[in-house]
Amino acid sequence: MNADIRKGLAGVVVDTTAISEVVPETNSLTYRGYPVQQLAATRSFEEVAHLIWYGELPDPIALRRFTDRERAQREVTRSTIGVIDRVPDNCHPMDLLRTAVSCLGAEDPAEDDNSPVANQAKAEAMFAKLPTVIAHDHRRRRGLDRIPPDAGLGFTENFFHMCFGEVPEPEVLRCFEISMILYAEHSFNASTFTARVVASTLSDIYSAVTAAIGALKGPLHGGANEAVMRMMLEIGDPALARRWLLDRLAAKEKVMGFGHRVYKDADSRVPTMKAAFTAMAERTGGGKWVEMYANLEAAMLEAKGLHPNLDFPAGPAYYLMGFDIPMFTPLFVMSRVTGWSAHVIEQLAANALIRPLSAYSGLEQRQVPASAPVLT
Ligand SMILES: CC(=O)SCCNC(=O)CCNC(=O)[C@H](O)C(C)(C)COP(=O)(O)OP(=O)(O)OC[C@H]1O[C@@H](n2cnc3c(N)ncnc32)[C@H](O)[C@@H]1OP(=O)(O)O
Ligand SMILES: O=C([O-])CC(=O)C(=O)O
Repeated sequence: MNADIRKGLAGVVVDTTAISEVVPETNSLTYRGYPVQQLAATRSFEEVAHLIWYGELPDPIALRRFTDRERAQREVTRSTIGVIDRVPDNCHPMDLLRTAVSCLGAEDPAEDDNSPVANQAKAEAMFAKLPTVIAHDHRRRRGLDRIPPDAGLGFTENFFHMCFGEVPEPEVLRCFEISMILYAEHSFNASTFTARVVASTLSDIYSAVTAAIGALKGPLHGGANEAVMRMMLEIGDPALARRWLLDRLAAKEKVMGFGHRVYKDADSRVPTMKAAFTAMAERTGGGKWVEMYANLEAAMLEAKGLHPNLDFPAGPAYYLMGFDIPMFTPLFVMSRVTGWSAHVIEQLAANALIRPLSAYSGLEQRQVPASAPVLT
């Protein structure tokens, strides 16, 4: 093996980005220069999406235009609904979402137009339509009729309306909105890098997002928010959390929702998400999950010095909001599609085909035998 190899590209800087900065030494994350905690405390998800794509927070006129465009594009075609309805409802919702984004691409006559303006329009369209797809899938799996989007409601309110037929209380809405803001962008994480690799071949933005969805599905990345809630339900009683965790560590198993490739002290987003989850849990009778969270967090810190990542508070928060566990990673997609598409546009603005080298570790070169076996 070549000594220069960095497995998993750990610690390797592969390009520049002006979209976000993760600084583990100061435990900070900024989008276009703004600390994410300040954005989560004061801004809507639509404003943050505008910031990620266009580099600035919108003024009131720009925001109105942006939200008008979002509201006008929420509906998906009958053909996409038809495809969704034909996908088996026992598959993972991320499989369906991947398929739905492929459909959006196949239906777009400008699919192969990679100009920044065209890709920006496609990014806005995906941002508007993915909640409609996810809500439809959520309801069909429960055997319920589809609720079409309501252009009179904001992004978050409309999503709850399409899923549950009602808009929840403000703490719940705010907690959801904070999760969307915190999940939106995180530099060269695995799914974003995947999107950039696809974009670097000059393929289309829908292909890049489809591939990114595949990368996010895995439990070492976005799929961890589902695994966290399954773990908490399996433990059941907060008093058993410490023993359960120590047993898993003794068995050399990974405990989902802990650790991070870049942050080694703590994930900069967790305190904000934990506070929103705790506030919502107090209002919705979810105190048991707050206690479970605290016991697991303390046990992991003591045993391995590992901190929770964003998926740890997001999992139980989505559970308390009433979403089924397999829908948690699609909720992450609803947010991260902003970051992915911004990175596709950035990659294309100064493109270089992403094609690293490998060190060969197979058999020495040899000769093909002179005579092939005769098939009988
Ligand atoms: C939004 C997001 O995508 S955040 C990430 C979500 N993913 C998860 O929560 C999955 C669980 N966590 C993990 O698997 C890891 O922490 C990762 C993959 C996120 C990052 O890890 P890496 O930087 O690749 O480190 P790696 O997996 O090599 O772990 C380093 C050491 O910490 C241990 N470790 C890291 N995370 C965990 C964990 N969650 N549980 C138990 N041990 C862990 C490893 O076993 C390893 O220990 P060792 O040196 O004794 O063998
Ligand atoms: O940055 C990473 O490796 C994973 C992560 O936290 C994210 O994508 O939000």
